[in-house]
Amino acid sequence: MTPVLRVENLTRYFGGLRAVHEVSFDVAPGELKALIGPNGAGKSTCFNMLMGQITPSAGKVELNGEPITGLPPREIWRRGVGRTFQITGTYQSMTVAENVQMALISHHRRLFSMLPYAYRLYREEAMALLDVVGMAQQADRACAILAYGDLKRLELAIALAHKPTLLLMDEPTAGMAPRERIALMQLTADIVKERGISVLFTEHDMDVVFAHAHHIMVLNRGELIADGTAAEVRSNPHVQEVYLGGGTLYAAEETSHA
Ligand SMILES: Nc1ncnc2c1ncn2[C@@H]1O[C@H](COP(=O)(O)OP(=O)(O)OP(=O)(O)O)[C@@H](O)[C@H]1O
Repeated sequence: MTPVLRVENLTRYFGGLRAVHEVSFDVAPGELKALIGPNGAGKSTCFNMLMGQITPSAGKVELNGEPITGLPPREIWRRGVGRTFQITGTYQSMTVAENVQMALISHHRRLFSMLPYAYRLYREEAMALLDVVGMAQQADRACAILAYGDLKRLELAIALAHKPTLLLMDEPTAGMAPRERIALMQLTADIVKERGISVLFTEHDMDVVFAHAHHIMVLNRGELIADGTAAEVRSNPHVQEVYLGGGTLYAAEETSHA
């Protein structure tokens, strides 16, 4: 089966610094895959290359068998790669539903000259997406007054409006309370299962990673040192060595439901 995402020898230098070095991996259809690693390991640089924000120094990226290396972000997005950010990017002055409607307008490539009518467009589709993320009851609330966890769920609905085949989530649970984190990732896992989309996410919270990811990749100093199931990654001596200082991987082992 053709992978949704194939990354081959992806490399990025910043001057003399080797931020990402010959990283290769696949993401399969319907897979929820985590990319973890200590601070400065190269996770964001990797993500930014996949999304077209940073041009690779070398290597290639394929989406559903088609090369996308070096394409601009808008083109990569158009081909079906969605992204959620560490800091949410909603329009604060609009309501929850209007934010999703705007995303749908953009997805359907309606012109912004339609804007006076925008508040009526795609309302039903927006409500269906809000239902998926459990936000339908809050559809007419202003985004400015939403709790942080609700904003993250709205952001997920906005990303889904584009019907991505691959969703890149950059630290989706950053800034959330532990219970909210597990709930958001459970929601993501359910969406992956029901919609068959693939998700690649970076995350510092090992409980979240080990509870939900189908496969886990570990980056260290720009190099991929592991790519496997939770059990394989936990028992990898190189990974244990990297995480020994913080001990986070061991804490996760005790609490994980994987
Ligand atoms: N634009 C840039 N210019 C120079 N160096 C950079 C740039 N972006 C990242 N780096 C360096 O590349 C390395 C990898 O950084 P990156 O942000 O990708 O790591 P990360 O794994 O995402 O870290 P964190 O978990 O702290 O977000 C670091 O040494 C960082 O300082």
